[in-house]
Amino acid sequence: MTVLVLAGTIGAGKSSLTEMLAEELNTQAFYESVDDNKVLPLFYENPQKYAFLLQIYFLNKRFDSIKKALSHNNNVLDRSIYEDSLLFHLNADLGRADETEVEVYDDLLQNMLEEIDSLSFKKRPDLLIHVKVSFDKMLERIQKRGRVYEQLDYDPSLYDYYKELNNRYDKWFETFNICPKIQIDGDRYDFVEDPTARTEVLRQIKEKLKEIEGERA
Ligand SMILES: Nc1ncnc2c1ncn2[C@@H]1O[C@H](COP(=O)(O)OP(=O)(O)OP(=O)(O)O)[C@@H](O)[C@H]1O
Repeated sequence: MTVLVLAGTIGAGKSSLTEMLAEELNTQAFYESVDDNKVLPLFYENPQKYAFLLQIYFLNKRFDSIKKALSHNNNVLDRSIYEDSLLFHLNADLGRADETEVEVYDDLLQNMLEEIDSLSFKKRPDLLIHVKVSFDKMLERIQKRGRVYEQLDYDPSLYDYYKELNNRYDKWFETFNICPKIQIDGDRYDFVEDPTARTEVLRQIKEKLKEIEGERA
């Protein structure tokens, strides 16, 4: 019985790896549908106005999914509550949220994390999997996937946003200490296109899970 959570920048391949892991480990995939997200296109159109609303939207969804995931105890999440704060703080640093909004958000998140920690079932995921990709790879994937509002020709200032977002992930991963973690090299292993890479990535994750199990025993 395992709960895995994926992490990583936009276009890193989290959703694809979620699907692969669910199939490989015979567990359930929990996706956050981007197409049903009404706030996301508004945010890309006017980040200044919608950054806070978008975070509240995500926070609410992630809280719901992590609670369901931990009580269900056999699943993979394509992104989790542990990661959104990185994106919000970046947006705040870019002037898209003010100090009070940041304070309210941080407090609410803290409150939710404490709530999760006091659950009667599993309190934390078994493993966080960070798919790390270079900035160039990130841009390539965003372009290839082609969501209109994520494209640089839709808004050229996204270049700096994406660059800074990708930069901040290393430090975020280093300091993440909620549960065991592993980093996957998404540049080296193109697990979507290359079956050999896929096998290798799944092997690395299964090995890590075994190691964690061994430490617990
Ligand atoms: N907390 C957040 N703040 C701002 N934007 C966010 C946040 N979380 C997700 N997004 C946006 O939602 C969209 C979907 O993000 P996400 O990275 O979860 O999926 P994805 O891009 O399909 O990733 P992958 O290709 O790795 O599956 C992206 O445009 C991303 O910028």
